[in-house]
Order: sequence, then structure tokens, then C-alpha cells
Amino acid sequence: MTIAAISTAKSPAGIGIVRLSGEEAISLACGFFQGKQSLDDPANDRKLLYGHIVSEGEVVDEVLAVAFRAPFSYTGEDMVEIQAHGSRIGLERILNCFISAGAEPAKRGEFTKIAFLNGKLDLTEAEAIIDMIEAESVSAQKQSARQLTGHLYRKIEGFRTRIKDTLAHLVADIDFSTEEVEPVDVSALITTCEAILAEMKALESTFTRGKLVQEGIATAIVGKPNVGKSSFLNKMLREDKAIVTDIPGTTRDVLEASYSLDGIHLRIQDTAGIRKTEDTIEQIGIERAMASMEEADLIIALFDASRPLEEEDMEIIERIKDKRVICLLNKQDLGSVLNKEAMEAYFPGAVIETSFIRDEGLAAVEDLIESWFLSGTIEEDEIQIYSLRHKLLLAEAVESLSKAVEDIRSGIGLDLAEVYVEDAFLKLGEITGQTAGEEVLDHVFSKFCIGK
Ligand SMILES: Nc1nc2c(c(=O)[nH]1)N(C=O)[C@@H](CNc1ccc(C(=O)N[C@@H](CCC(=O)O)C(=O)O)cc1)CN2
Ligand SMILES: Nc1nc2c(ncn2[C@@H]2O[C@H](COP(=O)(O)OP(=O)(O)OP(=O)(O)O)[C@@H](O)[C@H]2O)c(=O)[nH]1
Ligand SMILES: [Mg+2]
Repeated sequence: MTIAAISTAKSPAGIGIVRLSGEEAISLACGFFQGKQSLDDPANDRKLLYGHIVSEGEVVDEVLAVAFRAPFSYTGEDMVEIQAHGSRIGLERILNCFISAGAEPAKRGEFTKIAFLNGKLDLTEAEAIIDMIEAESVSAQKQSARQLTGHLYRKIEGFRTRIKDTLAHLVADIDFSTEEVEPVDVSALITTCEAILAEMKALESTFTRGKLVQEGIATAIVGKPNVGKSSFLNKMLREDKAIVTDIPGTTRDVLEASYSLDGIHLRIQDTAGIRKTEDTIEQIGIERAMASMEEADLIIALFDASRPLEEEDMEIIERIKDKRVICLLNKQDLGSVLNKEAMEAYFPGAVIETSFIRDEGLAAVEDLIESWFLSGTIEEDEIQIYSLRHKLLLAEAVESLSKAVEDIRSGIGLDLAEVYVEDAFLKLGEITGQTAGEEVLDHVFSKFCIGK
């Protein structure tokens, strides 16, 4: 089978690429590519050739084209790439030439899936490709670039090799009665397993931070109507994105914006002011505000410092007091009747006095976010995981290996321990893809875009 797809982003763009992979890739491309040199000629392998895509005597586009012969290509199969003008219509016409000549439209992630199946990359590297394409901050892009170049793969393979070795000792001991082997040194076995366990747990614990780097910090701005939530969003973004008026109940829908703080990415949601209301539309907005608050990694809660707290403020405090909250006592320019120390009782170390009219307090908010989320910069060679799939499998491997250690230690019998060690080995293999079934692969590659 030969697959084909447009591999570049939305047009119009300067250039767009249509690519083909499979046994017929080169012959299909030759049917439409006309230039001084032929894509068919092995001497032109990996050389960019100038020419035209011609269909039924009509020039579709002026292009550059390149052939890669198996196994030296992205997928490991024969491949051709056509670099054309970045018009959606033009690219689709070129793609249709190949489809009508017998190529199959590529499914999501199919090029990369073929590359994986041909051993060009492991599953963590394949996953890193889509994460990298979707990265929304420098730190997220860097994190997936590290994974793409095999950092996580090598780490997991390291665990696997050591666990396999342990397994060999266990099996040897179980077969001791029938074979001429030394009995296994149980305490050495325990020491080895515990060392691997400690490293696996350390890797697992990088997930929280890795995920924040990758996905950004989900941040919800909440508070009663008119306290200055939308003003805060606008100040942070340095842009008049949200509508601000002195009418309470201005914001209805959740308004989401992206904001980058020193390489980490905040996904901020401005929400409707929370109060009791008879207005149906406003009520829906308030329900959305509540949902945004529930899902947030970070809540920015605003209060009007020029007025005493009301029942609605207290309800908000009650709802959020166990979450990660930065509390802003806003409108300081109007004179403050709220006591900062009293608010610290609910939000220790996280109360900031602000005035958006006077541009006061914003730097303090940014500093606090940075100190919470960016503390302890990662070492250049440290490996972080950020995928829930990896984290769950790692946790399962940790659990199995822990059980094995318990069994070995308690002397219950090494054959049960062997089953657990084997399970840990398989779970790790599911991370890298060695022991991943079709279901896992389908799940991973369905998140890809077409053409990748
Ligand atoms: N035009 C174009 N740009 C691209 C890609 C592509 O497929 N096409 N990529 C893809 O998404 C990325 C680059 N990744 C690639 C990875 C491997 C090979 C490749 O040909 N590998 C061969 C030869 C390696 C070598 O010469 O050392 C191989 O592994 O055998 C090509 C691109 C980003 N840029
Ligand atoms: N004096 C003073 N007024 C402010 C300050 N911050 C915001 N305001 C004003 O307060 C009013 C409400 O501001 P918004 O940002 O729309 O408030 P909100 O919390 O988004 O309100 P809703 O969308 O209705 O929930 C506007 O008139 C702002 O100009 C401040 O620090 N001091
Ligand atoms: Mg608002």
C-alpha cells in the first residue's frame, strides 16, 4: 500500500508539502512529475529536483520534488515529497492526482506509525513528535524535543535491561533443582530491585511538573461581579481583550487567553462574576465560571478591597480555600476596608494588594506565580515525563516491582516474585512500545494530525 497526504499546515503558506510513502511512492510520483531529471533514477535519491506536476497535459503547479529510497526515509519505506506552492486548492489537486492513481489517503499519524513499526523510532519518540507540533511554550517545545531525541527511551530501556537481568537470576534460581547453577543471592537481588525502584519513582514524580510545562497552567480568574477580573486579564495580556465596564455582570461567557511567563504557559480564563441572579444567560455563565474554577491548577480570586466582604465573597472563599489560590485585594486606590492579614488566614502567603487603575501589584502576582511554578529549574540532563500514559504505566511497573521485593524479602517463594518482575518489565515495554498492542498504538496515533 502507498499512502499520501498534505503534510503542511493551513494554507495560504509560502510552501506546502504533499508526501507519499510505500512501495508505489516513486512510480506514482513519476506519473505526474516532469523535470529535466527523473525521480526514478537512484542517482537522484534524496536530491531536490525542479519540475512541474502535470496532470492530463495540464500543469498543476511548479514544484520541487525529492525521493527517498527504503530503508533510508522517515517511514523506512520508499517516500516522495512534493514541495509546491502553499495553496490548499493546489495542494489538494496534487494529492488528488496521487489518490486517483491508486494511493490511499493517509490516516492520522500514519506516516509516523509506519516509522514506528519499521523501528525508526520508539513510541515515546513518536509521541514527542505530536507534542512538539502542539507545544505552546518554549519550555514545552524543549521538553518534547528532548523526548524526541530518545532521552526517555534510553532511560526506560535502562530500567528494562536491569529488570531483565534480575528476571534471569530469578528464573535461574527457580530452575536450580534441575540445573547446575549457583543459588541466587537474595539480598543482592533486593538491593538491585530497590535501586531500580527508587529511580523509577523519581522519574514518576517528575510528572506533575512535566505536565504543567507541557500543557500550561490552567488558570481561572474568579470573584464577584465588578471586582476587576476582566481588567486583570487585560493587564496581564497587555491588551484590551475582555470587555470592561462598570456594570456588574459584564462578562458572561468564559474567555480564554494564553500568556507566557518566562517560558511557561498560562491558559487564563476570565469568568463571569459569581452572584445570585434571575438572569438565565448570566446563570449559565456563572455555572461555567464554577466549572473553570474546579478544573484550574491556579485560581486568581479577586475581591473589591473598598467594600466589606459580602456573603458571595465568603461562598467563593469557602469553595476555593483548599486550592492553589492567589488572592487579590483590588481597587486599593479607592481606600481599603479589607484587612490583608485577615485574608492571609484563608490564603497564607498569597494575598496581594492591587490597583489596576494605578497599575499596582501586577509584578507581585507574576513573581508569586513564578516562585510557585518555576521553582527549582530543571537540570539540562534531567529527564521529565509529562504524558499521563507514561505516568500510569510507570506507576504500575513500580507497584509490581515493589510487590516482587516484598515477596523476595518475605521468602514466600521466588516464582511469585518472578511474575511481578515480569509484569514490571512488560509495563515499561508498553511505554516504549515494545510490548504495546494494537489498541495502544491506535490510541497514540489517533491524536496525531493527518500528514504526520
Ligand atoms: N521535508 C521534510 N521535513 C521534515 C520531515 C520530513 O519528513 N520531511 N520530518 C519528518 O517528520 C522531520 C525530520 N525528520 C526526519 C527523520 C528522518 C528522516 C530520514 O530520512 N531518515 C533516514 C536517513 C537518516 C540519515 O540520513 O541519517 C533513516 O532514518 O534511515 C527524515 C526526516 C522534520 N522536517
Ligand atoms: N478604582 C478602580 N476601579 C477598577 C479597578 N480595577 C477595575 N476597576 C473598574 O471596575 C469596573 C469593573 O471592572 P471589570 O474588570 O469589568 O470587572 P469584572 O470583575 O470583570 O466584572 P464582571 O465581568 O461584571 O464580573 C470597571 O469600571 C473597571 O474600570 C481598580 O483597581 N480601581
Ligand atoms: Mg468581567
